[in-house]
Amino acid sequence: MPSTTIAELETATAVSSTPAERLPVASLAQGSASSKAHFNASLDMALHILKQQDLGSSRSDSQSISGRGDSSTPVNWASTDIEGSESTLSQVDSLLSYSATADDLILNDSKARVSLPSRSAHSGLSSTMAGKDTQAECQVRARIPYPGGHFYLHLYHTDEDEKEHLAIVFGDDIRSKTLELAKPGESDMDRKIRGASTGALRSLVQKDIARRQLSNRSGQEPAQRRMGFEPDPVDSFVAPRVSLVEAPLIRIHSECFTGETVSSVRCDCGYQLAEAMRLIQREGRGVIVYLRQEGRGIGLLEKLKAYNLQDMGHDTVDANLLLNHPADARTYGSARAILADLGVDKLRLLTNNTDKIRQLQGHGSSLDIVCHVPMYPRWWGNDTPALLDDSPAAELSYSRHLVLQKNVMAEADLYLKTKAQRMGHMLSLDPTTLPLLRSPAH
Ligand SMILES: Nc1nc2c(ncn2[C@@H]2O[C@H](COP(=O)(O)OP(=O)(O)OP(=O)(O)O)[C@@H](O)[C@H]2O)c(=O)[nH]1
Repeated sequence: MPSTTIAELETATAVSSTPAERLPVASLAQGSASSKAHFNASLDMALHILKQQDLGSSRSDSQSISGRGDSSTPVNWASTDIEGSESTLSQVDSLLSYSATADDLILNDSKARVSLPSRSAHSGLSSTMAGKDTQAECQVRARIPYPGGHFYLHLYHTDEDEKEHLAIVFGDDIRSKTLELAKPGESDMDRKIRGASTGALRSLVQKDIARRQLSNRSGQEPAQRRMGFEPDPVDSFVAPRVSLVEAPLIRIHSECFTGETVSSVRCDCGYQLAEAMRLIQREGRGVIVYLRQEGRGIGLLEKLKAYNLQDMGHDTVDANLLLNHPADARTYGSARAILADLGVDKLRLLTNNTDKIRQLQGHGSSLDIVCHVPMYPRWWGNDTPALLDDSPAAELSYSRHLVLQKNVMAEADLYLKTKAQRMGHMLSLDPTTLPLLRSPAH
């Protein structure tokens, strides 16, 4: 299969002109270098969305925005006006609302102003918003040995649907509230079987207290005064559940049988899952919420039909629409409920998807997404050459998805192009640029 460069894939996006009422959403003055870089990247992303995806009109003095993502480059801010459709508004707004807040993005005396329309026509992007609080209950937790360590697989039922959603949890201190709740009449063995704590710590404490009481009564010094206990090796869940002080790395991932199980390179899903596991394992803690939303929520049957339409020349969005499905039918209520159950309320989100960020933050969500961490297709760059060539490191890689090469990813590049151009994904199609947003240090 011939290789296709990202530059070859790039095409101009049609821009229609729709007059729109403008609303100022941000007014910023000059501050720290990292704030500038962060805001710079966010604003650039907003402009990128307008340029790549929006069907509304856009006018901005984007040329005055220099030094994208580079904290050492002076930034000359000028008034920046953006116009766009309603869907762009919400995407840009969600980008700016979590990264361009007045507190951390005060930019000198020269102002940067972003203006957005209050109403306009919708673009083709459609996704539903979870309108109620979803409840999630963890049914079982099991340790899964994994190259380089282990993670804990949590299986959830939620009241959003009948699916078995999963959480892949790295880090022993991320604990499920609902898993630990006592069920009426259950024995220690029942609890062990579903992976809940059996109270090994509690029984050790009780034994120690009893021992001390006994020795006090007999006038002797307690044989043992220790307050801490070694965990029972059979019950590895004795560590107290702690609230997470630092924002862990989190991925909300949607099931893709083709990409993950049978290694299709028609999409980047297999790579994204493997890469998320690699990044989170490297940090030592974090969660992948694995939602059973196959085919962006339309299911495998419909996705395979969409594949046939794609082979007739339609892109992923049009194929869905031709089948009378929205471009994206996913909701994220279950993801929010699962994260709440795991005690994760502050996080860094691994994604390029602005709609996902918007939905996770919407409807009075208490989730604090402190930043997003881009998922950059490895085969687009040279950051980790050892995993991209035929070196022994590549052969030894524990996931075949981590060694994907340019020459096999041409179809996935087409898929990524559609995500960037039609679905507001934050991916630069220019092979010479880096990911548009960088994660600030934490
Ligand atoms: N309908 C449809 N779904 C697809 C197709 N290819 C992959 N998918 C599904 O798309 C979902 C993944 O969504 P993506 O849009 O790739 O990525 P994302 O999770 O929205 O965004 P990121 O967080 O940036 O990865 C999985 O459920 C896949 O099964 C396709 O051609 N058609």
